[in-house]
Amino acid sequence: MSAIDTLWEYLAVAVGILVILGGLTFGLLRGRAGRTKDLPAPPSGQPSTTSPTSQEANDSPTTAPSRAPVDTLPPPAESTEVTEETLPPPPSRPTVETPDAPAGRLQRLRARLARSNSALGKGLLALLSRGQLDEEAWEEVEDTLLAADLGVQATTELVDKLRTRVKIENTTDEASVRRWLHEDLLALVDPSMDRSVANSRIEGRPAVVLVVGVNGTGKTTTVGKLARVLVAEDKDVVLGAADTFRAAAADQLQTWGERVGVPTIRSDREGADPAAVAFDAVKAGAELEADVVVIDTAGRLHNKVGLMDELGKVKRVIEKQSPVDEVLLVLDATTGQNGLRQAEVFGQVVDVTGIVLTKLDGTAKGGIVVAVQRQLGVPVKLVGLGEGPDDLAPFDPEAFVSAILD
Ligand SMILES: Nc1nc2c(ncn2[C@@H]2O[C@H](COP(=O)(O)OP(=O)(O)OP(=O)(O)O)[C@@H](O)[C@H]2O)c(=O)[nH]1
Repeated sequence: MSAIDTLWEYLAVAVGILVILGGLTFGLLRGRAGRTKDLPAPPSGQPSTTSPTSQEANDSPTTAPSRAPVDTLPPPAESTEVTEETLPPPPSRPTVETPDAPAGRLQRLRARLARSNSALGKGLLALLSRGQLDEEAWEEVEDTLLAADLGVQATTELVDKLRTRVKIENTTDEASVRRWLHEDLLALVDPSMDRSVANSRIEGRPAVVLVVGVNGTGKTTTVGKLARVLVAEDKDVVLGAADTFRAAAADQLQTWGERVGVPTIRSDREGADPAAVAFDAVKAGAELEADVVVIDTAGRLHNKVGLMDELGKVKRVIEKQSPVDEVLLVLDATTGQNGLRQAEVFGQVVDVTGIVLTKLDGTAKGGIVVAVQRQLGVPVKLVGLGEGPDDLAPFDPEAFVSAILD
């Protein structure tokens, strides 16, 4: 064999070896690429706790994967650079509510009044317009009025008037009876009484309103709702939480105030001197140049001498720096005659100037309006007709009588 033949033989062997090596390398690379698809890399920033072994590749259910499946993996973390878009939204400021306008509220809420009192109006109309009115029929009319808490005196007056009219006019026609009843009830409710609530500065100082009553009548709720009425009238209001007896009362009042952007002066100490809190509230009202300071007091039984003395003291302490312009007595309309006794005693201690009748939505005893005004000689100024924030209405005699009868 020549030297050239030997060279060719070497060359052929070398080419063969190269072809085999190339094939092996290609196969290895393919295998690696396939596995990479099956087992994704961990998301950036998350350290891998296990290496990608054949066990992971098997995806065996007995060996729970330490990484999430591909579909649920979070997208890779993006740039941490802070831009305006990535900034969290600013903390939301508490929104201040806009209460309903107080004018005409009773008209709007008349359905609530009518629902519970229409038995009175409809019952009376049915009785009076049924034709011949004998003694028995008049007695029924009387019973209906007494059941509505109108009181004996007002009932007798009303029945006497109606009997005279029926006799003179010689008719029981429904439209006429309705008209007479409307006129006579309205006269009893007395539209001539001043029902305005002190709500404006007087001689360069805020008006001061003190709210009193027995437990659970709705004082704190009324103060909160009254704040809304005043805010709707564009008044600057300061609330005083002088109910230091019931732990939650100050919180409750503060929440009412915050909803309409009104500050509440309170003590964080349970059982603090209510007179001191009331004094501080009036002082703050003067400093803030508020239009009106409304002070909530603790519920107290009218027959507990010590508690009534305390109320007298609250008023006297306030009066060391400002007159009290309005004392509102809150009465629960559902308590009937007992409410009248309360009114009498409170009137003796703190000179009540106005009545707030709450829970009139839940009773057919609307006659209490007349009875309490007569007993105390002070007007019903506000009525509560529900638990909603704007369910406190300035009392309007005409709307009240219409709601009962129409
Ligand atoms: N249906 C109805 N519920 C009312 C009305 N006014 C107040 N309430 C409810 O009466 C309950 C007592 O109200 P509060 O304001 O806590 O009574 P309070 O007189 O301050 O209570 P004390 O501080 O314990 O004397 C609450 O559940 C009120 O929502 C109203 O006009 N109608």
